[in-house]
Amino acid sequence: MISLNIEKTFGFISKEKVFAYEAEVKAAQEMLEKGTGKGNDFLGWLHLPSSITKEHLADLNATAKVLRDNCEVVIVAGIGGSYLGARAVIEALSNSFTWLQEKKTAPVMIYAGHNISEDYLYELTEYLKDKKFGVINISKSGTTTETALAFRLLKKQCEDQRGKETAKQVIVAVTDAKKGAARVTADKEGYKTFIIPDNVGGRFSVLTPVGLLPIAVAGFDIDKLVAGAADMEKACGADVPFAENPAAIYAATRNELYRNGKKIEILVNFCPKLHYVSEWWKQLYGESEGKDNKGIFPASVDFSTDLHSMGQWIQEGERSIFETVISLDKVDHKLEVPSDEANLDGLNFLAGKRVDEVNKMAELGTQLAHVDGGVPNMRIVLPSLSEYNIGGLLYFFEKACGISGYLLGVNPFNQPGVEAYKKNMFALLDKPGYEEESKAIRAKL
Ligand SMILES: O=P(O)(O)OC[C@H]1O[C@H](O)[C@H](O)[C@@H](O)[C@@H]1O
Repeated sequence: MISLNIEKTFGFISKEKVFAYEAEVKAAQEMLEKGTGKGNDFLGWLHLPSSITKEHLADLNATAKVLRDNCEVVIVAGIGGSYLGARAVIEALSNSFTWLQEKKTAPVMIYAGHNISEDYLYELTEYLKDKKFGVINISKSGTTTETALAFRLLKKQCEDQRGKETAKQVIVAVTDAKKGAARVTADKEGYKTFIIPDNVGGRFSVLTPVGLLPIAVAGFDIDKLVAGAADMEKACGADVPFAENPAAIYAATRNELYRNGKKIEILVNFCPKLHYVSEWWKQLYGESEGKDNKGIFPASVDFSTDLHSMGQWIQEGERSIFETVISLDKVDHKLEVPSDEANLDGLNFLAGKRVDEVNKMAELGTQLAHVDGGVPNMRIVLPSLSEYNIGGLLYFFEKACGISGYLLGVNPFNQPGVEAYKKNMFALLDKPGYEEESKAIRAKL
């Protein structure tokens, strides 16, 4: 299970101040438990892990098997919360070169519906031309343009290549129980469907079929993922004392840093497999807290890669940042630095050492340098990249986000600001029903 260390924030904020949040956090926890806070119709994620049944997991695993048995490639079509959670978990658990491996143990997972790039979609459809592929069409609203557009292309191609009957077996929809175009199409075509509960918002939906189905298709153990999340649900429960509750401490610390002028939180990893965990985290915190002209700006870097680009800014730029490092304790493989007689690169001092030891010293050195440079540092230790630990990490961030949003005083469960660009795009594209907006926007150009 993950653990959290906030010691390296104490040169910047005081421990007493962080612990003084206890009552505020308790109130926030209560608002979540009793459903008395803002956005209380979106609290379905709160006790989701412990309420997932064996039958539900078996149903997901059975559908995943159909896709695994019948597809070389599976396209996950979705955007935002209907995409990032699955990708975060799959990339964290997969071999870094999985799609290049000759002997495949699972379909190649590809993502679409998260951009509107013509070249991306053209190149995808080209690649798929000689592939037996299936599609998981994921959209809570069922009307998101990016996803609907990609799905329209993929559905047609799948039917043309594999025939309508087979397409019906290998296209699965994850969407609303009743509403939306994705639901209507799935019902009409007879696709297998999974429901996204009304009371679980997109960015909190990774432990619904939105995340669980693609993760199972990719060959990972969703039972263990859910078990890790369920144990974390207990560890972060409202009944757990403040000092022992990682979600409470994380929420309090980041709010105290924010109140002390640290407006940007950078999520850091030293393992490229965690890149999409950061992308998922950015949506979770960005959409939950960035409103009412408030909110920590969630940013992310992959180290040591970005130490050679963003490292300068972090070390010596404006002191408005803090870092939260996801520190991976145990790696999966062993690789030692070889010794070299000529030693032309001068690296023989590392000979015989594990690569991970070098990485760990880069991590420790970076922490000390950044703290010295005025960057408060929190550290989340992830014991290893397993389904169980990742499940726990995801739930930890969700729970802390709910608490943190209430500490900030916003509704953490809506995202009204996302509509502005959509409205303009529809007006510019002359979508029926947007006639007035079209006229108004043209007058601005
Ligand atoms: O699942 P969907 O309804 O397609 O929504 C996908 C995503 O797009 C929206 O615009 C929201 O900003 C996100 O919170 C959501 O996760």
